[in-house]
Amino acid sequence: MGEALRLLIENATATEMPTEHILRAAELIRQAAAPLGEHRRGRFDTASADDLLGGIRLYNPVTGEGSAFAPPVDMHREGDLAIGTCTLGRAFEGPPSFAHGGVSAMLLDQMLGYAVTTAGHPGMTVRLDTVYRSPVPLYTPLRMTASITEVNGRRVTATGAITTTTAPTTALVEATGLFVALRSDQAKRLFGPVLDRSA
Ligand SMILES: CCCCCCCCCCCC(=O)SCCNC(=O)CCNC(=O)[C@H](O)C(C)(C)COP(=O)(O)OP(=O)(O)OC[C@H]1O[C@@H](n2cnc3c(N)ncnc32)[C@H](O)[C@@H]1OP(=O)(O)O
Repeated sequence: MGEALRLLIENATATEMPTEHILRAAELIRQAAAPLGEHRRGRFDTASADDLLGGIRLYNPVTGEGSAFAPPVDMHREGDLAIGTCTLGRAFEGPPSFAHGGVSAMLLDQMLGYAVTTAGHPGMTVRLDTVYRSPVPLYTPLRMTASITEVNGRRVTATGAITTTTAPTTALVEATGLFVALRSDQAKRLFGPVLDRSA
């Protein structure tokens, strides 16, 4: 379903069809959406397809295969380096034919988060500094990298970059992120209801 939804968003964003076709499509989309909404999970319920502790989040807005608007980014580790790949479609456009800057920050937040989490230092982003060196092109295979640069108690710093796959040494956007490991009282305060319900 995620793939179908992403095709829908891409075509709906890029379409130049006449108004009557768009109105007809809107009606069909409403008809398709209605039965899905008959049984929904609440705010604190994790998706039945998810495995929180195993890191599986089907609807994550960056990596989720089931997400309507995740590119989705495919992530893996090679030694100390986290690597991600994706191609951004029309829905991610900011400046004409290039990605929105907030999208680049979102991709890098997730990349850095993946790098620290898979290195055994899970935490939440408390700071993300982005440097935009060149616009990120749409419809172009992208490569992202991230790695930890410092572990200081509960604070972990990571850096990363977005490049194209054809020019992997030319950073288009760079980011440095600070992640903080939650104390148990913080984890309970923020995620208690979710953990209780998924236990
Ligand atoms: C396979 C699966 C992959 C899975 C991959 C998953 C990737 C997920 C990536 C997405 C990540 C996100 O987007 S997370 C969502 C965005 N982030 C958030 O919503 C976080 C919002 N912030 C907070 O809720 C809070 O800041 C907390 C709970 C995180 C921390 O509480 P706090 O009161 O601020 O900090 P506290 O625990 O006292 O402090 C811890 C230490 O960090 C320092 N510190 C805290 N904030 C900052 C800051 N902005 N800049 C500098 N330093 C800071 C403190 O000074 C302290 O230093 P010292 O005294 O120890 O020296």
